[in-house]
Amino acid sequence: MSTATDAVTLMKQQVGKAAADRVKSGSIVGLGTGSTTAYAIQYIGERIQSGELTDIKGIPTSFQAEVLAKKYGVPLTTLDEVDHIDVAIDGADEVDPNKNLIKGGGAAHTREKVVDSLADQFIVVVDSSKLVDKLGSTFLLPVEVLPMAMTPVMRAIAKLGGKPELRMGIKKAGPVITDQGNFVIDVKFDKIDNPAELEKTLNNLPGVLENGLFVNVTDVVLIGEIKDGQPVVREM
Ligand SMILES: O=C(CO)[C@H](O)[C@H](O)COP(=O)(O)O
Repeated sequence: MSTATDAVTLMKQQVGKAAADRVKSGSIVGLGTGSTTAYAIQYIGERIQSGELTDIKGIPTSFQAEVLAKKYGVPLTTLDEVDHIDVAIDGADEVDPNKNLIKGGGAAHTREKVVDSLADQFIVVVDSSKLVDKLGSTFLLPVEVLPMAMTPVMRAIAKLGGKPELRMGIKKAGPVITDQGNFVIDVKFDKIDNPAELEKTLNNLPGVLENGLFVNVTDVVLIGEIKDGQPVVREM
């Protein structure tokens, strides 16, 4: 293994594969967003193409997931067509010891929360760098907001003790636009003591669509690590 980047890629691949291996034929599968879940979607597609996995229907959490599912041959459906989701696989930006999460690094947390919360089993796939003692330690908390409500929402967040900043595009002038056509405000909180309460408080601000706190939603966390130079996966 030559660089740290290679190690992270290997961990993501291994953990994505481990999650894809848990999918059973006949399942309706929530397809998450991000670079780690991308490997899970790829491996689910490979298992379908090899004939090992049959009768799979995927529900994408973003335009990215939809594009990847089509690329790797994972058939898609919508929430209008199904009455349940068997399993959802998704990444995270932070995971605390209670399996609560910060998500939304890819600005997809609103649709991710809909799909991941509906799943009978929600599997989170991360590399070990995502584990924290307390949410808010390393990552800003994403809040999706209607563009016309941006300023009052930022003021209200500042009154709650957060430091809000509008997420700007990379290789795109101006703000990031979500798949729903909204903005994302990233908020620095000095450690989040009560994620359940903060999740509700933020979602109660008029103009907020959804925030990236996922509380009591996760069933299993698969963690990719490097041990003795080799990528391994452990379960939390
Ligand atoms: O929440 C997300 C997208 O909104 C992603 O799942 C999260 O950002 C993790 O992404 P990655 O696997 O690329 O680190």
